[in-house]
Amino acid sequence: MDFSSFRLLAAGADLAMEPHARADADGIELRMDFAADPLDQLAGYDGDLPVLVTNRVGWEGGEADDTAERLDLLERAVEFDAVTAVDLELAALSGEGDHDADRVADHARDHGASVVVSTHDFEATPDRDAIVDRLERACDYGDVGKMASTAHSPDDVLAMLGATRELTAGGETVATMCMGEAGRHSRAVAPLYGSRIGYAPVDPAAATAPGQYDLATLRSLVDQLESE
Ligand SMILES: O=C1C[C@@](O)(C(=O)O)C[C@@H](O)[C@@H]1O
Repeated sequence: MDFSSFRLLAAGADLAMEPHARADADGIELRMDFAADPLDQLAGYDGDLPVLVTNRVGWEGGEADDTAERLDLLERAVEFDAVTAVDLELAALSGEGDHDADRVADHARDHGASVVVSTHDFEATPDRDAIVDRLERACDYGDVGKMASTAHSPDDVLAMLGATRELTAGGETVATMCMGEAGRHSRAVAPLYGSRIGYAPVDPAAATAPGQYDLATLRSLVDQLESE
């Protein structure tokens, strides 16, 4: 998946969303940890949109157990032609988890898939320098460093936007957003500061994180802001 410019992903657990996402999305994030039968879905997928697969582990806010099987599932997933990117947690790549995710990153690259290295803070937003440090580490492990934090004030969003701009100006490829109501607008604004990936559900009731806009709304907001 090409992240040289902003990509809006329809996020969810069912690839059947694809026809409903085609008009507004550049790709799909399949949250395998939410899906009942992710590999069967991928085997039967004949959609137009490329797929990024995520199998989010429990200690990073997802539903998957921290097992070798979680990573095995991701390895199988990147073998499908439609899968052109994989999400791996920075913590799992830097030895903080019970299982080393390096093998998945290597397998993804062997199959031509990009590696998005993600880190989340579901409680707060660190200061700008701490965000920069964390995203730089994430960028060292993959093609895109991604951070989603929880904002409680405009200052939190400013810290994330400032870090996004600083890293992008320095040549890094990052994706950033602030979760929660105070961070909601960052999802439309961060692309103007260099963020390369946005996530939104087709159905507003099926959000995969706090503060997401639905896909059509986020597409419209980003397009309007970028055209000004
Ligand atoms: O890591 C991310 C970002 C996200 O948490 C968000 O805030 O939009 C949504 C998740 O599905 C995705 O894997």
